[in-house]
Amino acid sequence: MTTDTTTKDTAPGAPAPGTTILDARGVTMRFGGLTAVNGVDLTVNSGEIVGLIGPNGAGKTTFFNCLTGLYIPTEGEVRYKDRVLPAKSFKVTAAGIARTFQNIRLFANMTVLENVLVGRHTRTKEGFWSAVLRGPGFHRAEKASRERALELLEFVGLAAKADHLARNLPYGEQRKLEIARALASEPGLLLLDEPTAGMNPQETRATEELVFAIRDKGIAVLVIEHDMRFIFNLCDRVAVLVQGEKLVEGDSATVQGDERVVAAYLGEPLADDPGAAEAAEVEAAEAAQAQAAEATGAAETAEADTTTDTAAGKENDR
Ligand SMILES: Nc1ncnc2c1ncn2[C@@H]1O[C@H](COP(=O)(O)OP(=O)(O)OP(=O)(O)O)[C@@H](O)[C@H]1O
Repeated sequence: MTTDTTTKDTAPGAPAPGTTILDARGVTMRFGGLTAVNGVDLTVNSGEIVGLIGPNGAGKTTFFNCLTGLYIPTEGEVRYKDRVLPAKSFKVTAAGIARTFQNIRLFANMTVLENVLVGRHTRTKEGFWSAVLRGPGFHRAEKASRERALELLEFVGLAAKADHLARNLPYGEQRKLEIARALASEPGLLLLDEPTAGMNPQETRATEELVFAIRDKGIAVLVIEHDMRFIFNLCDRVAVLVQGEKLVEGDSATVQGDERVVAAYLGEPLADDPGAAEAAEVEAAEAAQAQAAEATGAAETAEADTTTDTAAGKENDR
């Protein structure tokens, strides 16, 4: 990973570290009667790695989809570098946000290099006629794209496999290729949806290093992951979603030490959970039932004991 991955953000005029680049406010996404994301605020600053964690179905991917133009939030607003994001995913990519997907979405029958070249199309200025006429401008642009794609493959450690078909790569390398393709659009913010899913510990460790290297190139990262060790090693800040709402946000130590987060992951009832009152009622009813059953059981046992004693007594009497 030695190749320079100069991006827009490393160029002069890039936001100073610590400047807010992503500002999501009150993002709500409803599907019919289901509120998958409810009034979530989240910022990502330049130079940061931010984690988004939460149990299955908490709304993490839906939130990502709201940030990348795949969904138009029912309520709320998302700004990137002070501009409201357009509601089309290719325009969001052009604005500077790139992403990978939980389920790898590569072009399986294209080569590794071709997959990265596809990711560069939002940065290629050559238009339709240039492509049809294949003039010198087109060839220059094509050469530059190819060089940049090879740089990115070098950066993620896949240069030697540039001519392999994507479908022939092992799983961990397919995930790296997805990252290279996302980087090809020269983003200022990279969203990673479960980048280590299905990886062994060694591959996970390598991915951690890769994400640090991406951040060091001036690209902010927002990452969803279920591997807590990965998240807490990596992130400057972590936000926890539970049932579509942001429960806690803070540095790794704060989040790890928060008993509501522990409870959310251990499946214990949450103190401020909207369903906690109902859960407490059910628990109380169950406890009362158990008490009643115990009392009945005790009475029956006592009766049985008396009967036995009596019988035994009778026996003794004999
Ligand atoms: N397109 C959709 N239509 C209807 N419901 C949806 C849609 N997408 C997501 N949901 C629902 O929204 C809720 C949140 O799902 P989401 O995939 O965002 O959760 P998640 O936190 O990413 O979960 P996981 O960790 O399992 O990937 C779930 O109840 C899910 O079934």
